[in-house]
Amino acid sequence: MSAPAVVLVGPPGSGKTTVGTLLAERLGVTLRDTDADVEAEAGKPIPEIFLDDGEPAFRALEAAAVRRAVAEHDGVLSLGGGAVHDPETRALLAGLPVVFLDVALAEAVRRVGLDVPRPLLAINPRQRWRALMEERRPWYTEVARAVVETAERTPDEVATAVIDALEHHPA
Ligand SMILES: Nc1ncnc2c1ncn2[C@@H]1O[C@H](COP(=O)(O)OP(=O)(O)OP(=O)(O)O)[C@@H](O)[C@H]1O
Ligand SMILES: O=C(O)C1=C[C@@H](O)[C@@H](O)[C@H](O)C1
Ligand SMILES: [Mg+2]
Repeated sequence: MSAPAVVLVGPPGSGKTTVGTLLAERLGVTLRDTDADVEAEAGKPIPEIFLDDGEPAFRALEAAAVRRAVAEHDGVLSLGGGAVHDPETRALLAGLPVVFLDVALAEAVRRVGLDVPRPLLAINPRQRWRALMEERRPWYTEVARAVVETAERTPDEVATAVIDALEHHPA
């Protein structure tokens, strides 16, 4: 059975997709992003899934996408920011090379303000992001083998730090 080489978790704006792309290039593997899998499965972008079907429907698609990706993918796997809400997903991640990309509030809000629409941050992004992080930090920490701080690093430097962190925290 295959298993992902690296699994990236962290809040919106922590750089999972950006760093995942760089890591996959460096390791000579492919990147799989569960957000993209969910969009492919639903046949529409994430903001439309939230709008048409609601967050619980999105979370159910996401949990199924994570299960499939963990079973099938042996490259870099980037999870949607809220995937750790699901207890079964957290249990599934135990023992995998999971890295939590951490980022401070001000930097995350600066980054996501420049980027694709994120339905959970559409209104009052600072307050929403802070509340998300308060709830999720224990889950990100619980599932992670290593934590990498990203606020003061370029995406390339984060990719190097992820590889170093996993070398220092082998299974
Ligand atoms: N280390 C970094 N330094 C500066 N900008 C960064 C860094 N990492 C990512 N970014 C920028 O921040 C934005 C968000 O990054 P990205 O989409 O990779 O985050 P994400 O964790 O995948 O978010 P989401 O959970 O919403 O999918 C992008 O514009 C990206 O270029
Ligand atoms: O933090 C979250 O809950 C989300 C993050 C994104 O990756 C997407 O999965 C979606 O926008 C929800
Ligand atoms: Mg992403």
